[in-house]
This record gives sequence, C-alpha cells and structure tokens, in this order.
Amino acid sequence: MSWGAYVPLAEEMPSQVVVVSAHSKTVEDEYEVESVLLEAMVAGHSLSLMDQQGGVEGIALKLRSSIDTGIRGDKADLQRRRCLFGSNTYTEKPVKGFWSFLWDAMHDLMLIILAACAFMSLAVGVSTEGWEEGCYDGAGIGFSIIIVVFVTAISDYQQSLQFRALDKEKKKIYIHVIRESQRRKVCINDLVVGDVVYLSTGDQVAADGVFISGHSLIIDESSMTGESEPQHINEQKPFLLSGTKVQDGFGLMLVTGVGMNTEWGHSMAVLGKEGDDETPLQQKLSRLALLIGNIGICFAVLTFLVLVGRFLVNKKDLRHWSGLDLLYFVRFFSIAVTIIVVAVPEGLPLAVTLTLAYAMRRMMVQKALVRKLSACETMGSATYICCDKTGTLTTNQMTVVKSWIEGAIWQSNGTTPLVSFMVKQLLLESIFVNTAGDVSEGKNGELAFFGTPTETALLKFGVALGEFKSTRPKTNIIKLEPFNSVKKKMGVLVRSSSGGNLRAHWKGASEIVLGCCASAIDAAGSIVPLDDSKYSELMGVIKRFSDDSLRTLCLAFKDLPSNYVSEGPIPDKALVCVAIVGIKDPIRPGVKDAVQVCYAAGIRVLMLTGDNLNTAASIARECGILTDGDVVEGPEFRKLSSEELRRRIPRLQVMARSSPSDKHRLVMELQAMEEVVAVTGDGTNDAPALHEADVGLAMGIAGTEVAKESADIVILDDNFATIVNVAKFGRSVYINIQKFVQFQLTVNLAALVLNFVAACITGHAPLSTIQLLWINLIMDTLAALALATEPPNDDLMKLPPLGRKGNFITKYMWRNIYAQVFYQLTVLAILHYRGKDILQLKGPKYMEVLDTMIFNSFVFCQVFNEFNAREMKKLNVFRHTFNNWIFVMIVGITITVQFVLVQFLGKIANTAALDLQQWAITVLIGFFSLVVDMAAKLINRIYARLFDPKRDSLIITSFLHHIPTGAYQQV
Ligand SMILES: Nc1ncnc2c1ncn2[C@@H]1O[C@H](COP(=O)(O)OP(=O)(O)OP(=O)(O)O)[C@@H](O)[C@H]1O
Ligand SMILES: [Ca+2]
Repeated sequence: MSWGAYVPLAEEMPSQVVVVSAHSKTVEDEYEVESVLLEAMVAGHSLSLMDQQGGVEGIALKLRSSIDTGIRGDKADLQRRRCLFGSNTYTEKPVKGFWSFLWDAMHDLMLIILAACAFMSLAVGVSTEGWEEGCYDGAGIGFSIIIVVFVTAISDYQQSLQFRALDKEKKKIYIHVIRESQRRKVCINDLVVGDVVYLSTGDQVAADGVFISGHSLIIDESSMTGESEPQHINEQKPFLLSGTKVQDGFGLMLVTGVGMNTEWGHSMAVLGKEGDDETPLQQKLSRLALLIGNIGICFAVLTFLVLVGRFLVNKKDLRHWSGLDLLYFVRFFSIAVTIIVVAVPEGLPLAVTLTLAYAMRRMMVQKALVRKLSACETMGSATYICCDKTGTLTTNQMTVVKSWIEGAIWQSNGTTPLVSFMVKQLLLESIFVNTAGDVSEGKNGELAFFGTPTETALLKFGVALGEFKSTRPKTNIIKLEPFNSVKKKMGVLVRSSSGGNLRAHWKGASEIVLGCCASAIDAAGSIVPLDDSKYSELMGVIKRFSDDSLRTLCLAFKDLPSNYVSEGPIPDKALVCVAIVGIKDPIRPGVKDAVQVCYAAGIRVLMLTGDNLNTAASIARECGILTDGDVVEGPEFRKLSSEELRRRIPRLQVMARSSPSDKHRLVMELQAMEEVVAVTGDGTNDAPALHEADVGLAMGIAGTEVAKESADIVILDDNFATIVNVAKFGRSVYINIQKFVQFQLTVNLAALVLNFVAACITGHAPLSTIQLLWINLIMDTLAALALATEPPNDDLMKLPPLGRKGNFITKYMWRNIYAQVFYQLTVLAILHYRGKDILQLKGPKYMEVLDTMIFNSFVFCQVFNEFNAREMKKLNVFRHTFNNWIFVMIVGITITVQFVLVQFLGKIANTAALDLQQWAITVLIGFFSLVVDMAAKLINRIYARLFDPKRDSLIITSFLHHIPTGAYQQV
C-alpha cells in the first residue's frame, strides 16, 4: 500500500497523517494496513477480511512484524507504532481535584443550617450591639465551619490520592512477547500493535488480536461478551478480545488493536470505573451513626424547647421584644443545631476509611496489595488460613535434584545422569517437546527459561542432558493436552520431522502417570513389563523422593502403530515409564515462625496442595503445620459426606492431591461451620476457592492474572509471613475502630447530657456553639486520626480471633464508657452548681470564668480519655504511645489550640482567661479520668475473678441490640 492510501482517512484520523508524513516513506517504515480495518475485522469476527489481508502471516507482514520473530521493538519502532495505532492504555476518568472535595464538604446539611445561624447571629448581633461587640458569635461559628469544611475536604482528598496510587499498582501486569526473535517480559501497557504475545492459562488477554498458533486454547469471554460458555480459539475462530481471560491451554497471538481502539477500550470509555463499595464494617457503623444521630436530634429538640420555655417563663413582659431577645433565640437555635452536629458521629465512617487506608498503605510497604478494602478487616477475624504449598510455603524455585533413570538413582551433585543414547533421546524429546515452557537463547548465548517453576526445573534438567535448540525442531507436535490441576498430567502426540510413526509423551504426578504404565525401561536400557515387583520398586522410589519433601514427576511415552489415526484424545494407556524425577522446592525462611504466630493467635493453618501425600506431609511437618493432626488425600476427601467431613475437619491439617473443586468444597464446609476462612492460591485452579473464601489472597509473583483478579489481597512477595502480617493489620483495624467508637461515644454522651441537663435546670447551656464545634472536631476528625492510625503491635497476635461472632461494642467498652461519662458528668455538675462556692469565684465575670472552667475541664477529660481509649483492658494506657507520633501530635495540637482559645480568643470562643490555679484545677480534673479508668478496670477484674472466671471472655452488649453488631455475619 502506498502513501496515498492514508489520504481518505485524513479526516477521521488526522494524527496518523501528520505522523506518517513526518517520516520518510521507505517501505521499511510503513504499515500497510490501517487500524480501523483491523478493528472492524476483530470486532466483526470477519474471517473474510482476514483472508483479504493474507491471514495472520499476511497481517503480521503488513504490520512489519513476523509471527516467528516478532517486531523489531527498538525505541523508534515502538514509538512509531504508538503514534500510529495508539498505546495500550485507557483514558481514565478525570480525577477529582481538591476543589471538588471542598465543594462536596460544603454540602453538609447541618453545616448549611449552622452557616445560616452564623449569618443570623451576625446580623442580629451587629444590629443590636454594633460591629465591635456583636460580630463575634457569628464570626466564630463561621470560622469553625470553615475549619470543619477544610479538614473534611483535605482528608477526603488525601484518601482519593492514595486509592489512585493503589489503582496504578493494581494495573501493573506483565506478559511475555517475542521481540527481535527473543522472548521478553513487558508490562501490558507497553504492548504495541504487531507484537506477538504468549498466552497461557490464567493470563489476561491484554489487547485485541488474532490467533497465531497454540493448543487447546480456551478463552473465557464472559467479562466482555457476557458469553458464559468458554470459547475454543483456533485457526477457524482466531479472534481474541482484550479483557478476556485464558481459561486453559496456551498459544501465541498477534496484536492488532490496543488501548482505546479495542472493544474493551470502548466499553471502558462508556462505563468508567466502579468504586469501592462500603465494607461490612462501614455499613454496620453507618447504622450505628444513624442511631446516635437520631438520639442527638431528640436531645437537640428537647434542649431547644427547654431553653425557649425557660426564657419565656423568665421574660416578664411578653409584649415587648427587643433585638437582644431575638439574639437569644438565635443562640438557642444554634446550640440545638450544634448538638446535632456533635451527636452525628460523622467521624465514624471517616475513622474506618482512615484506618483501612492507613492499614492499606502500611500493608503495601509490607508487600500486600489490598484490592478490596473490606478484606483488611475480615482478615482480622480469620479463624482458618487454607494455604497452598507451592510458592507460599516454599520458594517456588524448583530444581530437579534426584532422578530415577534406567534402574539407577541419580543425585544432583554436579554429575549428570549417564544414560544410553536411546533413553537420552527419549528424555530430551519428552522434556523439550512435552512442555508449556520454553528455552530462549540470549544474544551472548546465555539461556533463559520460561514457564512454570516445575516446567523450568525440568527444562534445566533437560539442558544438562542435551541441547534444546537441536531437539525441538526435530519433532512436529500433532496434538497437545496442556497440564491442568484436575488431571495433573500433560501429554503430546508427536511425529519426528523425518517421518515415522506417531509417539505419545506423558508427564505428570508420579503415581498417576505410573498408574498408566505397563512397562518401564530397566538398567539394561530395554523395555520390561511393569509387574508387581517392578511396580512396587518404582513406588518405593517415589516414596523415597517424596519423603525428602521432593515433588515427584513421572515421564512416560508410547510408540503408536503405523496405522494409528490421530483422532480423539492422546492415548494414555499401557505407557512405558522412562524416568521419575524428584524436584526440590525449598521452604521459605521464616515460614515456621509465621505458622507458630498463627497458632498462638488461634488461627488454624491448613495446607491444601496438589502434590503427593508424602511430599505434602513431609513439607507440612517441616513448616510446623502438620503436628499430630490428620492428612487426607483428594480422592478420599471426595468420598466423605458432609457430616463425616465436619467431624474430621477439626483434626485435619493437610490435604494432598487436591483438585480445585476439593479446595472449593473444603472452604464451603468450613464456612458452614461458622469459620472465617482465608485462602491463598496462585493458580487459575485456585480461583474458585479464592472467590468463595472470606478473604482470598493471591500470590503476586507466581500468581496468574485470574487468581489475582479473584483475590481480595495480592501478596506481592508470595510469602506466608506476609499473610500473617495481613492478619495482624486486620486485627488492628478492627481494634482501632473500637477504640475510636469507645472514645466518641463517651464524648457524645457526656456533651449531650451535660448540655441538656444544664439547660433544663438553669436555662443556659454551659458549652456554647463554638465550644461544642471545637469538641466535635476533637472527638471526630482529630480522634479518628489519632486512634485510627495506632500501629499494630505483636500482642494482637496473642488474642483469639474474633470469628463470626463477637459484638462490635464489647462489654469492656461499655464499662469504660459508663465509668467516664459518670465521672465527667458528676464533676461538671458539681462545678456547675457548687463551683462558685467551692472555687470562691467573685466579681462580675464569675459566671464566664466558671463556664470556661467547665469547658476546659471537659476538654482535658477528653484529652486524657484519649489515652484511656488506647487500651481497653490493660491498665497501662501509655504503652507504645511514642510509636504513634500522629497520636502524640494530635494531643499536642489539641492542648495548644485549647490554650489559645481560652487565653486569647475569649471573645470568639465565649471564654474568659483563666489564671494559673484555675488551669491547674481543670487539668487535674481531666487527669483524674486516668484514675477513674484504672479503677474501673481493676474493679472489673476483681469482680470477674470473684464471681465468674469464665465471664471474662464472654461478651455482653445490651443497649444496641437491634444493631447487628456481630462482627462479620454478612461478609
Ligand atoms: N507442568 C506440569 N506438567 C506435568 N505435571 C505437573 C506439572 N506441574 C505440576 N505437575 C504435577 O502436578 C502436581 C501438582 O499439581 P497442582 O497444579 O494441582 O498443584 P500446585 O498448584 O502446583 O500445588 P499447590 O496446590 O501446592 O500450589 C505436582 O505434584 C506434579 O506432579
Ligand atoms: Ca460529630
């Protein structure tokens, strides 16, 4: 195609024309097909269009690529492809800026009402008392509103920034391509049109394209077309859509469309992105917030009515109204509104998001990527961790260390097995051809291995025996059955390039493949029947290998008669056993300790693996998972009824030779037993179990895209110890929110009752609007920050898990709340009624001084109570305080602002400056909260010891019965 062909497109795609004309028009640099055409071809599944372009090879050529060697892939080449065909990225939803968060924050109904109050009070104040004196009330409220709005907006904005960063992390997906004849790993965003991409089970199809070659390639298109039936992809049905997933098999694909030019891109543009839903804990807390808010409204209305009533009663002449009277009304009203603002615990959801986001960020540093927010909290209550062996407990770095070939056992200590020529040829063919892996030679001759760790271990073993490059082309693959975890074996049907009969090769789980064998190659290199003694000899070899924790594989073959027609499945009966190999996969350092931590934390660890019973048991023993419990094998497990199974589960520690459905079933049974189950997995085969689990944890390195997508958390370093860390963080999330709720309920109750009772009795609220707003800030936003960011400590892992039961507000929390509220109200009431005499206040301003002292005492009670909130049961509330600098900082800020408010901003805050003695008294009153807290805890301990030793661990809640406080019933 010549340059002219681009002209008709000029209007539609001006950028293409510009770019093309800017470059030289040598054939080398031109692509002879347009992206619209390719797009139409793939979208319309048009085979005729494809034929017109000369099939896959033709299209590859026109795209200056080759189905064998890929694109050139240098910088300039990639650049040009991106210019012409676009890059593999999607236009994202425009990000929300700070101002829109500010705008959102201003839309709070209560704040708007308050702003109206501020305005009225300003107007009335100024008109009755003049600018000098009358503006403070209104201005103060206005100022507080501005602060609340800004604090809310800033914290929301920061959250969104964080989630965006995490989103980016989620999108880092790598795949393999051929460029310049070499296999390379690239990020999916770097794919360009013309790339030749490897697809294997569990991969995501990252761009639109056409099938080049492959075996049993099955694609799950449900996410794209809604077609739930998996699609077989082959030469007759060659079109692959971006956004779909490889369910089985493997293949090569030529990329024809990327980014916004794909079907996926179009639908992305329409749909945008769905946000994170509220987590179950958030939902529960929202309900709690609503309840508290309603109680607050009742109190507010009552307080307002009482204040107005008393005012009217006291007013002597009801016929004459002055501006000052109006000002009183505005004041009463704004106090009522403020009580609502105080009562509505808007900090509750904020605290949850803050805690979760904080945990998320910290977990990211510790190599756990949280995909679903609720997973953090759920993980905290996990009672079971079902973990797979390969890659989680072990390093996934596999090497063949032992082998049985021709009747002899070889150990890898530098020597390669010495085998007869025929057996060597058979082995090489079996290893290099019957594989989903690949060996590629770099520029300087060094070899790179691709495929699953099991495959690469075998390939390396093969390379030690003979050359890959010369073996592979000698055979033609007629048919291939890829490995999957159900069959646990893979096979090929081959014919040597020089003609001859067909031959089948099989490899897979040793006792399964050996079970298909009828003969074996003996020490003399000849094929002998596999009689009972030979069979038990080989089973003995397998046992010996697996007792050493080795993963064992059996390699077998079968020569087919010349009249064999290759129809139906590859024959797998009466095979000849060629070799048994033992693959070592060392245990990760630290796993044993991590397992111990789990046990100490009351979390049970179950190992579910596809490996052989002996191997599994041996590794489980090494990790400390298998102690005195049971081991079960998949086939036996499948026969158990639900009742039998549930009877056996408490003793179960290892399940070997399990299939994906076994794993799935076990998870369901555990959940039916009211357990909270976390499952780890890496393969596509684990996806069902990962999905079913309360928390699914996928492995970031070894895990396939499908596994990661079914998971709630991705463990970036594939390490079991990280999973235990996640559990620890989960627990801290839960406990931090409990601390916050305890603190907030205390302030809420105390402030509401104080204002209400005082209003009833004296007709005047001791805490003014601005003071209440300040207290609200302390207990909502600031406390959320201070308590939600408490870092987890190791003690968390010494407690039993929460499980599904457990009330959110425990009896300990109620006890602490009641004790504090009782203390605060008593002291403040005494101050209110008897304060003048006790403190010997004199002078015209004594009322203001007294109110300020009440205000100050109240705030210092909260400051010290914030320390109390850090420990629910322990006496020492100062432990680890300095581990949490945010907490320290917030306490510091609170005290400083309080000081400034009282001493210098009297006009705005309705306070009078206090002298040193008065300060000392109020701080001391606050300090006494610590003593009260300690006393409450001690009394509780003594009580528990004396009357009911078991009750200590029970949890009773009375008041909030209709709120489903059970921690995770709906997860
Ligand atoms: N590529 C392969 N070809 C043939 N057989 C294999 C291959 N990979 C693994 N096997 C066999 O299948 C068995 C394990 O299969 P499976 O995939 O079910 O477990 P896994 O997922 O690797 O293990 P785990 O569940 O511990 O992560 C191994 O014991 C091995 O014998
Ligand atoms: Ca509030």
